[in-house]
Amino acid sequence: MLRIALCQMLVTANKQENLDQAALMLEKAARDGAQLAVLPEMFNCPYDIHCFRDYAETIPSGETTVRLAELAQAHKLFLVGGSIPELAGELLYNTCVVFNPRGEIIVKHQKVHLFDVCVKNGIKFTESEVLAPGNSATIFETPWGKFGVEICYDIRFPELTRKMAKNGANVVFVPAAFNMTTGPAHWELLFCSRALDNQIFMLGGSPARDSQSSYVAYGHSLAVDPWGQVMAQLDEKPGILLVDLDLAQINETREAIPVWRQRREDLY
Ligand SMILES: O=C(O)CCC(=O)C(=O)O
Repeated sequence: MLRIALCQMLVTANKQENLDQAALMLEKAARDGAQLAVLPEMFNCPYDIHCFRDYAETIPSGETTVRLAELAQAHKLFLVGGSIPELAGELLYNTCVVFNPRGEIIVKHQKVHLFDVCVKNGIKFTESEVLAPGNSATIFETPWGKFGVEICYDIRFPELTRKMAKNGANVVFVPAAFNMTTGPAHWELLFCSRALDNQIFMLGGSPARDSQSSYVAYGHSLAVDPWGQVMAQLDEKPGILLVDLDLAQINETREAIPVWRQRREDLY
């Protein structure tokens, strides 16, 4: 059993306030027995392409990364640190840093697929105007086995999660911030699809909804099991979703419905 906390915080325009709120949630998560905690996409910054350069920090020396390292260590948590705008030379990335309970960085994921969409009467967003894409499928080792991490729009590309699952990831964490157009339509469906396809756990952490902000997040942080079923899900308000994962369910599901070993990679 592994207890996970998905911290659905309200992200504001004030970076210090965001860091303090993350700190409070991580403290509560640890008190409630979480061994691993997840923060949302762009948790220190409004999700707005015009803000990313102003809020960007270098990794590992920037203040957000330093603070998260201290929090992971103080609370003895594995920490999937949401994402922040990362400044690397002249380029900006949407980057998730993962820490172990000693506060050491174990991996970082730079969002591979940039969110460039234009939905009529819905949402228009062009991350590629300001961000550069990452170039790796990201997995990391834990005492419970291998886990994967991808960021938000990355979940729409089934090959990325499949690659992580083939490399041994049995849980994939997705710091994310869907919106009021694609959230109701696709959020749950995408998490259930990736979980069912790969017979793994899929966990999504969103910011809470702020209807006054320029980008209104859907919320609904959730956990889906290898059977493709939603284990638990928040609504749109701030809160912490605690879930206990029984990792034995992965092999049980793969034995019961053996699609994982019946794949015909000679054909496709
Ligand atoms: O795929 C979607 O609908 C939302 C993606 C998104 O908001 C993001 O990548 O940040």
